[in-house]
Amino acid sequence: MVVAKAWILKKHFDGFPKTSDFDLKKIELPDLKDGELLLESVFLSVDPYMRPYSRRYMKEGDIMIGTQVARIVESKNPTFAVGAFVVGNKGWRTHFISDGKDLQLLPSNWPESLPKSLALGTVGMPGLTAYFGLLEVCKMKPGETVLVNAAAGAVGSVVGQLAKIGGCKVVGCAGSDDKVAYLKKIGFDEAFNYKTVKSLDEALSKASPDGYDCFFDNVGGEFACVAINQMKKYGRIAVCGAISQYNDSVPQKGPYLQLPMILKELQMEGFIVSRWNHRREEGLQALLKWVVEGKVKYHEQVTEGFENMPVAFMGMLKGENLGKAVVKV
Ligand SMILES: NC(=O)C1=CN([C@@H]2O[C@H](COP(=O)(O)OP(=O)(O)OC[C@H]3O[C@@H](n4cnc5c(N)ncnc54)[C@H](OP(=O)(O)O)[C@@H]3O)[C@@H](O)[C@H]2O)C=CC1
Ligand SMILES: CCCCCC(=O)/C=C/[C@H]1[C@H](O)CC(=O)[C@@H]1CCCCCCC(=O)O
Repeated sequence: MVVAKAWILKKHFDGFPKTSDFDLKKIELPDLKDGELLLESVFLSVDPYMRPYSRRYMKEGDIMIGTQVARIVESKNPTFAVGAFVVGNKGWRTHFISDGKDLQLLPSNWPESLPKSLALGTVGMPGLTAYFGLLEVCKMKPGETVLVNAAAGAVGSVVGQLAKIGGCKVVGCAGSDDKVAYLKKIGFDEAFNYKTVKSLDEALSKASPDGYDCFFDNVGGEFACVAINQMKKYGRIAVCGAISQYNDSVPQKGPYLQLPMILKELQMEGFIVSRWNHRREEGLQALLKWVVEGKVKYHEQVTEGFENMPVAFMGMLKGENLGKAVVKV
């Protein structure tokens, strides 16, 4: 019999998550029925959305939500071979049983040399978020200037590189000098540390004196308010995330943005990447091709050990990750 380990949300997060909010449990898995598969998680993703979504969609005692790259270890389903790798959405657990309907096989042309963990990052949901957010929400055009925050993270690092591929000038900001150096290395035209600049307003106008056509916002809050005042006329703002607000117990207040929105005739659109699930294959193939060609670089922050899932999650929320934060079981 297989005994799975799983991380439980013991107590709803109040402010920044704490170790005591999580509990590690063991679950005995039954024998497989016909049509079923047994899978073991190989890499698990820790993502910002887990913080706000836990409050909305989970109750205390539930297994933490999340995705994994998993290997099929036993199969009573002729469609799925033992040894194949899939992306699952089964939460923070080491093993699980599935009938295969909710699993996504890795693209069949995935090169052997490419880490399979990228299916949780650059060639997975965060990469698709960058791809569709830039193409469909920002509607970037060659020659435009694109601003992205949390730029050294899973989504932001792909946003900047796709915008360069699309012929744009790219400005990014991140929370450490090492991250800023990384942004320059992967081709950002301008990058700064938002934690150490004297004035965010001045740093943004120095990086692009003419303002910004597109703003891919991963952070929200005060940063977004300052940046929106530096948009060009008819600029587009893709509201992807608001990580500066996810741990707030008390909602932040204004400043309010109606005046720049009206006077500059801006478009601001929130989105969830699953809107383009019908184009998932197109997005994954484009990202995979750019990665294989070396046009999109990646970095992963790999935490070893399933027992360190909460540590990796809290570390990512604190900004300890460069690129995509994943846990290797
Ligand atoms: N709409 C959608 O469908 C999706 C939205 N998202 C959103 O995209 C954003 C980025 O996600 P992802 O790339 O996975 O995560 P990242 O890999 O970028 O990790 C999170 C990063 O956020 C930054 N951060 C944390 N707190 C703050 C803060 N108070 N102010 C500014 N930056 C902060 C940290 O970087 P630093 O050191 O620079 O501060 C940290 O490394 C999130 O807001 C997420 O919710 C992600 C996927 C899909
Ligand atoms: C207020 C929180 C904004 C979070 C933005 C974000 O990070 C979104 C991430 C999605 C990503 O595509 C993978 C997911 O599973 C996240 C969305 C979860 C969707 C639950 C939707 C439930 C519903 O439609 O009601």
